Amino acid sequence: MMRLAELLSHADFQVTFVNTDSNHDRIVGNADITSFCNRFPKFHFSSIPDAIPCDPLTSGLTAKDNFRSIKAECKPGFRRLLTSLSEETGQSRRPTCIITDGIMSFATVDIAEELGIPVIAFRTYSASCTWTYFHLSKLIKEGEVPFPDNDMDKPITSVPGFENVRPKDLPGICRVDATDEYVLQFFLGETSTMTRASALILNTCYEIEAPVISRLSSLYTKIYTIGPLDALLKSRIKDPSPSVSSNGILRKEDKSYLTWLDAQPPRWDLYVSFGSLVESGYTESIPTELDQESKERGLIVTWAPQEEVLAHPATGGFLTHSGWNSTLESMVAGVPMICWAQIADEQVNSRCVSEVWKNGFDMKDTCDRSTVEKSVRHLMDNKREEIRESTDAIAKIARDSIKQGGSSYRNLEQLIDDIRSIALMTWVKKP
Ligand SMILES: O=c1ccn([C@@H]2O[C@H](COP(=O)(O)OP(=O)(O)O[C@H]3O[C@H](CO)[C@@H](O)[C@H](O)[C@H]3O)[C@@H](O)[C@H]2O)c(=O)[nH]1
Repeated sequence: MMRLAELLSHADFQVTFVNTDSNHDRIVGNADITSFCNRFPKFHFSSIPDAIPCDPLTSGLTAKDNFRSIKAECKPGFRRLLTSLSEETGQSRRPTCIITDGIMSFATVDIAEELGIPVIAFRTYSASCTWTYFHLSKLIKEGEVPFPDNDMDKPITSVPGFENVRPKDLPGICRVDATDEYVLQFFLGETSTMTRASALILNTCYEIEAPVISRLSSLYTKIYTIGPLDALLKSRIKDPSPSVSSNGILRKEDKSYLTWLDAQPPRWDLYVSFGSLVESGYTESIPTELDQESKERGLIVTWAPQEEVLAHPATGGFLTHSGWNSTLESMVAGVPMICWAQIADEQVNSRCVSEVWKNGFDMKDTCDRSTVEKSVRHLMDNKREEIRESTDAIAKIARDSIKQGGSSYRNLEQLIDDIRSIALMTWVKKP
């Protein structure tokens, strides 16, 4: 969302980036925010209450508690914010258009309709995963979800476009042991509310997910596929200032990883990361033996400059949780993956990596010590060449899509033009 906001700000729109209080507090706690705001004077950060503690992972609250809080707090907060923006003295900042995170539609779509402001949904998952969410209600009705542990491999036949999907490849909330009725209903509700938006933005590139994007076109008259967003952002904003990277302002990167990589042979390093949600207390939990034994052969950092690490010639593979941003970044860098999916969309992404794009291996549910070892040996050694061609082909498609004339490049231009037209229409309508 930050990357999209930066791109729109770069296109000369005034952007108000609305976060929930808990996320906002984390961002403004970072010193780099000032240089970012100086660089983009038309970019404003704002926030609405969510009643969630700043570090939800250590608060002891369950996912259900947090979902209940945001459901209760965010909608009235968003209404107050929009009203205050519209009523500001001097130059009104009433928005021309709202771009909402797909899973925050409950707080935004009603208010947008109430105030007559066009709304576009941005789902930060892959198109493939977005498609699965649209069919969960049907799968529940037909008794296929939630599915018990012993029935995870039978193919799903009732949904078109699911040819490669088994129950165990569906989002984590579909599992009997993980299902929380409240959370499941929350996602079903959000997926349905999202269809009231006038258009859909996806952080993917058309050529990589074309069949499923065509299917999604039955739900939206306009779909803007503008990914991989980070690569697109970097190609459009040439200034190498660190604030160009949203990751750079959200966390402090430890660049020592790059110096360490410089001293390693080509394609030797296996980069391991499980995304942005799993870092707390990591130093205490590393066994001393592991720390000592791996000193000469590995490096552990709190927050790596991931895209630079993936682009480094010494990086030969990525053991990932299959978060969608990590998957896209690995695709662009042409680095093959071992997928150790944990939650949400990651089960779907990892299946696509192994079966559709063929740029990695999916460990799906059997991530014991010997499976991890076997997969690492496959990726770094025995089977590397088997997936080299497809990994390179996907990388080329992703890189081409963000070049001038490429599909994501053109779709972003179209999105910018369409928002400008809305602005113009709003301006013409004013008395
Ligand atoms: O040391 C690190 C670790 C991560 N990253 C960056 O952090 C981001 C991680 O994003 P992602 O791979 O999408 O994982 P999560 O942060 O876990 O993302 C959440 O949001 C994603 C998009 O909605 C979902 O796909 C995931 O399942 C969900 O966990 C990427 O841009 C990485 O480059 C770093 O820069 N340095």
